[in-house]
Amino acid sequence: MTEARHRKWHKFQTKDELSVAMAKYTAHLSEKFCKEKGIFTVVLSGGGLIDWLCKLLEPPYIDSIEWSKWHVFWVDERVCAYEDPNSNYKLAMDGFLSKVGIPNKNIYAIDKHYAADGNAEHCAALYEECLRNLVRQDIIPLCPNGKYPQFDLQLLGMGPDGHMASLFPGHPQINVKDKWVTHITDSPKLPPRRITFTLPVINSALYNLMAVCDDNTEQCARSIADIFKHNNLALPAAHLTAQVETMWYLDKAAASLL
Ligand SMILES: O=C(O)[C@H](O)[C@@H](O)[C@H](O)[C@H](O)COP(=O)(O)O
Repeated sequence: MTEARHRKWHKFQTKDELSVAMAKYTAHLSEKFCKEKGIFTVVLSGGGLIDWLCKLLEPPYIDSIEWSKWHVFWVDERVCAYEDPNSNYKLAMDGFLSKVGIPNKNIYAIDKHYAADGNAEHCAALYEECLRNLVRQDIIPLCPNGKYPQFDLQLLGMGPDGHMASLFPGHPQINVKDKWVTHITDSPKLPPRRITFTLPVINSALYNLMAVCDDNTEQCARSIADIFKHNNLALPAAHLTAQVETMWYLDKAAASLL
């Protein structure tokens, strides 16, 4: 195992270029892991990510990726009905997953009923149970310290306040180590009820790719500068690392203060 503590980053002139690079990165790792172990575990987040992933729906990727070997998870999820426009599952299904040949049984959404009831605590506990079952079935390995599941690739986004997944600045979830999945009921980004992987799980992934586009405000650019120049650990995204590679893809605006 290589421990890559360093952040690597690339700046892209346009969101389109960032999307193309993200598709290449994902397709390359898909090929590598499908060849090496016959499956590829991919963890998605919400936000702009699904849009940026859409290059994978175009040639050459759409036909060359071994979609049937993908297993898909969410690093965080809003606790609401599947049909709710806030649902990360719905966002990914509508925009991406329904258009590729990933078997339904390999798409691991939060529990439908507790989600519709808004029961974040139960959703988190059941999602952790789901991951533990997949570890028992050898679909997800444990990382070498034996404590946390190890995913192949996580695709993450950062909010303007420096949050990643549903780990928000000034909230206690960032410190949780005794769980794989935890919950929040007062998220500053709406909707308020969410589940999220804990930081040690996020950092146990082999590859973490964080994509940040600063559409409307300079706040993301300021957070990026705070993380890259000052390693301000008050911002959850400053804690991001991975077992092999931690890659940040930034658009021109997000990288403007570096
Ligand atoms: O469910 C969520 O809200 C997300 O998973 C969240 O962590 C997101 O990734 C960031 O807020 C970035 O979102 P944008 O890409 O929309 O800026």
